Amino acid sequence: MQDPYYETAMKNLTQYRELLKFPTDEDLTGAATALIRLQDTYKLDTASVARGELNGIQYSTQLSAGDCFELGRQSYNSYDFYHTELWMNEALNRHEQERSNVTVRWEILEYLAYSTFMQGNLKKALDLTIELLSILPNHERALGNLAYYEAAIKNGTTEIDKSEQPSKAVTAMLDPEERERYHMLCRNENLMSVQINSKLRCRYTNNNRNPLLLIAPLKEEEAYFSPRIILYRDVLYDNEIEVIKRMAQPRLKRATVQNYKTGELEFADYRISKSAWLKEHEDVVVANVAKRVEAMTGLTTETSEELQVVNYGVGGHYDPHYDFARTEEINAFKSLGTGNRIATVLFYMSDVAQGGATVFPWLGVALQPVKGTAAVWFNLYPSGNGDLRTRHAACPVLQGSKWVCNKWLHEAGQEFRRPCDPKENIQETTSS
Ligand SMILES: O=C(O)CCC(=O)C(=O)O
Ligand SMILES: [Fe+2]
Repeated sequence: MQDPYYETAMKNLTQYRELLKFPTDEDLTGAATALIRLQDTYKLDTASVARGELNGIQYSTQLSAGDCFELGRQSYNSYDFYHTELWMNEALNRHEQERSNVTVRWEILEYLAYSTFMQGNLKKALDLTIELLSILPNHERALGNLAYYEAAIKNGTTEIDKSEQPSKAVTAMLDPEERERYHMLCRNENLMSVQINSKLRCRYTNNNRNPLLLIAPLKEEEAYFSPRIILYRDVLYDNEIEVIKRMAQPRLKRATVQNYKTGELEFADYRISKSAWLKEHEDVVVANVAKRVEAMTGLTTETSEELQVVNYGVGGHYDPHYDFARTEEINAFKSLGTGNRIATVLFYMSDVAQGGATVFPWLGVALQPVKGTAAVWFNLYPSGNGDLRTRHAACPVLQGSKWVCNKWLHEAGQEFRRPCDPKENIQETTSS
């Protein structure tokens, strides 16, 4: 902390004590969870991450044996024995190479033996325990475990009773197929059929001679047909982005989600970002964004929500979700009195060095953030029912920072702009 390199950080801590606090336990747990999320999503190999290498790109920071141990310990505390084993193994490797150590070998061995056992590898758990006892011959728990493992091997019990394990972390609760598709798309692995992909087109359009677009037509690019997902290129200027970010920055707060059973707003592991809301009357830029949204969609923004600005740091993400409220949701958008979220307009306000795509797991669509581009789609069928195909997610940011802003348009006021059609009535069926 005395090093001149940390001068600014130290000033922040001492001058803004009310605003900035020292990291808490929750920050540590959150950082560990984020790293493991990145490791899983992008299939990062443990040794490479520890070396500071992300998907082939070498960064300047490395993890110490102590860091790896901490990641293992955090995984252990959330009953995630798979990652405990990976990180304790790495801690052990690094421990051997480091000259000074804050962790002790026997402690790593203890976690490693137990997590190996919990995953059903009794023989390896036994070997590790024997090694632990060669360092600390009187370690009571290890002695007990040794006897237990030996007996289990003798009886031929190789499978441990997994029913005793408490339920896994939140991400593991996602539907496994959806999770797999989501992660594949984040890794840029192609899931779209050639038949669809080869038919996607781009064009200039002035959306039926909209006066705003006569001189400067939109650059429209199809990303999917059914449901229709459109990208509009270069629809936010760099100077507008600067204004929006500058206005939002001091108001950014940790994003919340609405609990669909209670209707309460709360923090959730499945959405990690910071967000702020901007009103149109606050700045002409915000008002112009709304006008441009009207030009792009042909809908009114009279009934829309304010402009939401969102920033994702490294590891920030949003698991698969719908933007519309499902029929069983309590209180959803009730106070607004403008009906459900008929359409989403999502503006990218930054490129992202690695990660951070917006993906539609069931469509096989991945949208890479490009500064100045907007993505547009309808969340509801003309019948007013939610279109389940629009389920989408924001992939974790692997490197850099991601900025987006979005406008959520509501049903009220669109009656003549997008007339209802009760015949196009596809029922919602999910309850998750
Ligand atoms: O940030 C993204 O790419 C998507 C964000 C999103 O889906 C949302 O905020 O509802
Ligand atoms: Fe969304």
